[in-house]
Amino acid sequence: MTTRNMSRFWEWGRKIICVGRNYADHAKELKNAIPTEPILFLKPPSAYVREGCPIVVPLYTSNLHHEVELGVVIGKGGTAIPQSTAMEHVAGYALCLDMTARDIQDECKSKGLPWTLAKAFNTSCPISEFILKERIPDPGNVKLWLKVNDQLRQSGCTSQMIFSIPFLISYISDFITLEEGDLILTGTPKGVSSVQEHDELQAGIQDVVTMTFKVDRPDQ
Ligand SMILES: O=C([O-])CC(=O)C(=O)O
Ligand SMILES: [Mg+2]
Repeated sequence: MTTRNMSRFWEWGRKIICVGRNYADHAKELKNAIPTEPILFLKPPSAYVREGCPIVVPLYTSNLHHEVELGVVIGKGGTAIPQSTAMEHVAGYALCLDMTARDIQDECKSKGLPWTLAKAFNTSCPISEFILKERIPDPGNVKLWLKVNDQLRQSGCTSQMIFSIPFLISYISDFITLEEGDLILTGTPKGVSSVQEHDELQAGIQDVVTMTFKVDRPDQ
């Protein structure tokens, strides 16, 4: 039983757990190997940004990328959750962007350093409204898309995920206890590209939700 109102889960201060390289076509476009186990990293709740507020480009990057992803909102926590009951822990979904400072990530990768400043900065996690679980009956088969200034850049289907949602919930919860209000970003399909100040990003999950964000740059 969910005891809190999930519709503003981003205000609870819970974890954002991100899965990397969960689509083979995206792993290939960045010349990365296809993973045999999920690759995980975290964003803090301060990364959340909602429609109406801009995505702010960090001053230290000159190559900010968009990554459109299906977010899974946890409604019931747990540790070592079996795959067979994993979906009982899902309250719903959110459309998410995993904004990435690609130049910083490349530098961290080459030096063997963590991706924190490439992935976890303020406004690195734009999200849609909360989507009730019943509105996406088959989360393993929904289409995601993203346009920059009206030009289609990403178009993929969650059926292309290497690791399924039940597998990810089970895998993550073996190492990191899942709590009500946590969000799992399930990885991005191919088509990631650079965005600039004043760009408009529009993204959607087939007929379920759309969202729009502006890109801004702080004064230097
Ligand atoms: O930065 C990356 O390429 C890894 C990642 O987040 C994704 O695949 O969604
Ligand atoms: Mg990502």
